[in-house]
Amino acid sequence: MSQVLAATGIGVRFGGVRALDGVDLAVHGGEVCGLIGPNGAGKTTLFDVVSGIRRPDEGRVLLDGRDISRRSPVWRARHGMRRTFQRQQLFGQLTVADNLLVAQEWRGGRRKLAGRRSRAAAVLRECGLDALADSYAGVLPVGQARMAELARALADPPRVLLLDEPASGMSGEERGQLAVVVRHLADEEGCAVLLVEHNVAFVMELCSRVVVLDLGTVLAEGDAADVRENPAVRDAYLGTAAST
Ligand SMILES: Nc1ncnc2c1ncn2[C@@H]1O[C@H](COP(=O)(O)OP(=O)(O)OP(=O)(O)O)[C@@H](O)[C@H]1O
Repeated sequence: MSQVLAATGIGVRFGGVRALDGVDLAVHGGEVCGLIGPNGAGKTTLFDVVSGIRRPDEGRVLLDGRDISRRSPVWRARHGMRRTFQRQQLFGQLTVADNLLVAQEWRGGRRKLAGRRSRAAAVLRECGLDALADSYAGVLPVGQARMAELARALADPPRVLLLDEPASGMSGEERGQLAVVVRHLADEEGCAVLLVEHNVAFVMELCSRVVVLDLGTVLAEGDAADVRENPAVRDAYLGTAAST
């Protein structure tokens, strides 16, 4: 597996708060990497840096070994980086299918519209949303809305996928489907997936590697079993979160 995404020496300050301090992170193609840690650990800030929404005070972001630190979020998206947000960001007044078409719109060309429609239909099927293609996204219950956001992120095939609490508000069945879609994306399409999630059991089940952030630094990193047994991780986080 080759390294697709890397962040090195990332530092972000908000006034006197050091939200991230010397954070290194790498995600390989075909890997689902979990990013966990207590509230305020810096997970969303790291997503903001990687996706280009926030310029770090220190450090670099690399895509396929190329420094993209000064590239815009749009440039990163057009080079295969996709992101979902903790707070849902669907276009509520569009149908679910149109949300997926919007994500492919930049490729342009009316003659290619049929191809974009059929890609959207295939992704909706894979995500179990085909029956909802013509529903307005704004009326979906939270679990289906989260799945629709994932579908939109996949509408134009990603090389790097950043998922911010994708399972939050999902039923057990929806979480199962989410896991199948994400695993398939990594295993079959070689996508590098980085996933922030407070549901630790879900992370441990799905992720081949887990990185633990605490107070803006990497506290631990390893496979699920190593991380679960790490005393520092248990003290800082798992003691309170393991049952969620
Ligand atoms: N825009 C901001 N202005 C000031 N401080 C901020 C800002 N965004 C984040 N912070 C601070 O930076 C630190 C990291 O926050 P961040 O949201 O990245 O953590 P998180 O791990 O994603 O937390 P959560 O699990 O609650 O989403 C926190 O101390 C937070 O209060």
